[in-house]
Amino acid sequence: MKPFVYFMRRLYTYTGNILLLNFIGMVLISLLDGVGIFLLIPLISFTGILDMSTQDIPIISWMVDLFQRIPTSMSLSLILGIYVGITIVQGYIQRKQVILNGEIQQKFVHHLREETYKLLLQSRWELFTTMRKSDIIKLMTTEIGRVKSGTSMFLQFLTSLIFSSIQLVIAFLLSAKMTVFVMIFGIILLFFSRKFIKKSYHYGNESMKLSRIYSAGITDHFNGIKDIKSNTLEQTHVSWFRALCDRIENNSIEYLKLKTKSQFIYKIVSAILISVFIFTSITIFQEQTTQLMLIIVIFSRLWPTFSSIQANLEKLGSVVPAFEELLKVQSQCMQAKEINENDYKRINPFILKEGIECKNIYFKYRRNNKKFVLKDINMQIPSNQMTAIVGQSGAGKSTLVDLLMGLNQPESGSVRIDGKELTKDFLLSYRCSISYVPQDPFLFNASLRENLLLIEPNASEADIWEALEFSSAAEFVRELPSGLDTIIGDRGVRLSGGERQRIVLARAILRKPSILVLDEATSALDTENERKIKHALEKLKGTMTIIIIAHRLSTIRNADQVIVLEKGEIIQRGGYKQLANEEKSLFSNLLGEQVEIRAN
Ligand SMILES: Nc1ncnc2c1ncn2[C@@H]1O[C@H](COP(=O)(O)OP(=O)(O)OP(=O)(O)O)[C@@H](O)[C@H]1O
Repeated sequence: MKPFVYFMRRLYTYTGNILLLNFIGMVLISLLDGVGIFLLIPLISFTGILDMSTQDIPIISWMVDLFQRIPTSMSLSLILGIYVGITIVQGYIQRKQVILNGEIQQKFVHHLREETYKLLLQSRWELFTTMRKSDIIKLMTTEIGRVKSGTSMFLQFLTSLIFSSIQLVIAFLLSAKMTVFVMIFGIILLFFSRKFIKKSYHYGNESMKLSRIYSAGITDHFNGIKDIKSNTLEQTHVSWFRALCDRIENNSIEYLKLKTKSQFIYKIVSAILISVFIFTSITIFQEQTTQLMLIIVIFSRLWPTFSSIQANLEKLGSVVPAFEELLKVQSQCMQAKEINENDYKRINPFILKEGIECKNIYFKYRRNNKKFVLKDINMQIPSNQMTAIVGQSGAGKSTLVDLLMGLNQPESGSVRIDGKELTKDFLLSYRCSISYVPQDPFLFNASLRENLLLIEPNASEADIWEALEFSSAAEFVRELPSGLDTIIGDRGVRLSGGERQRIVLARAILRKPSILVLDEATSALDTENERKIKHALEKLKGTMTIIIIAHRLSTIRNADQVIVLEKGEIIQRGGYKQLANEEKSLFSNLLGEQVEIRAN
């Protein structure tokens, strides 16, 4: 129940008085319903079908007295008029309350979606290296959907609770003994339904886990569909999929069995209870006919509500895991928060003046890991110069660049920007001054123009073409059927690897950054295009700080400084030519290997 109470508190904080108004509406509807029942007695008296003595019934005796003072013809019309009036008012309030309920739910879910999305985006990069993307997608779609229906169920549950309480008070006024008797049965039944609620929670939890595996699997498989098809892995995947679908099917059927079992037991117990109730009313308590009839009317309306409370509790049990999951992710995001809402208002244009410095940096991905990925990193990246980072695969190049961009935080040591330690205070301003081109360039399924403007919405047509010329992409863009308005597919699938790299490079330049970071950004280019990019980078030198990771050492021939990493440590540094001349060093080895490969 804890997550529900938490969310209901949040619901109140967010909706405030609307929620109170909603509850008042619920109470009014239930009261009017009760008044309608009270009116039945004078009505039945008037029909003369039953000879009813109403002196002993509180409120009703007063009502009947009142009507008896008015001429019969008028009082009948008055009762019927009041009855119709009450029904109209009740119907009107009910409609308003249903709309209000819907608005509360929609607003709350909108708020939850936006809040979770923002929390995710404002979290440190580290969080995304531990969470699966498919889990995030699932949380933002299915689980939030379940939280929405859980909120609706909870509101329904409260409505039933208020309705039942008011009807119980009415029943209590009519016959205290009988009401206590029935309530004891009701409480016993709710006590036993605890077992069902617990089991529903278990099936809900299982269903969440299974559907998480399902979405993660589907995402992975269709991301890797080319591998699956080219390596004829279809059958293996179909078997995996079938086994998972079996588990999903079994879990759903078990849950259905549980639901129908509890409903079945509830029905039997209700039938026995009603029979015992009528029997005892007549033989033991000897209630009067009028009271007995009225109580039967009330309980015949009350039991379905009782039953819906019980069914709602079970359904709530099955959505609790979704609430828990949302809470868990939200609290993980809070812990990993690196940006606050107000930070966006304080972004000051930042131009790197002196340079970036790494001081005694140690870094590892998991706190409990013994092995450091980066060790004792001390280096200077002077502004407006080109610094290249090289080393074998897994040496820690990308990790170092992530630290330089403030995506990762060092375990000890510091990154200093123009002499000032990189802290949250100016992290956003600093990042706004960076353009980053990753190993695996990301493009949205939109037009080329939209992809380019994403980073610099105010760029003119001339700016766009200038950036495309720079990255040697202008020629192929001109030849596309719709030019800049060509839609490029999921992650830019309709472009070749080299074309994608050139577009992402153009996008990075469009922003006119103070710092340009290229992580293997030219790996998919042919020699001719690589030469053009090398030439363009040469022209950029002196206008911005360039940090470049390149396996292909020919790309960094013009670098002012080369940093060589091995197993997380800097083992060499200096100018390209200087390092190339250092015999038996890692750099000259790497260079030698590449020359050999080219010669072969
Ligand atoms: N998210 C992560 N979680 C745990 N370990 C990681 C993570 N990312 C990288 N590593 C590890 O850190 C080490 C350095 O990885 P990094 O990607 O920085 O190397 P790299 O030099 O850029 O390699 P490559 O040239 O192949 O891209 C590797 O041993 C890698 O397994």
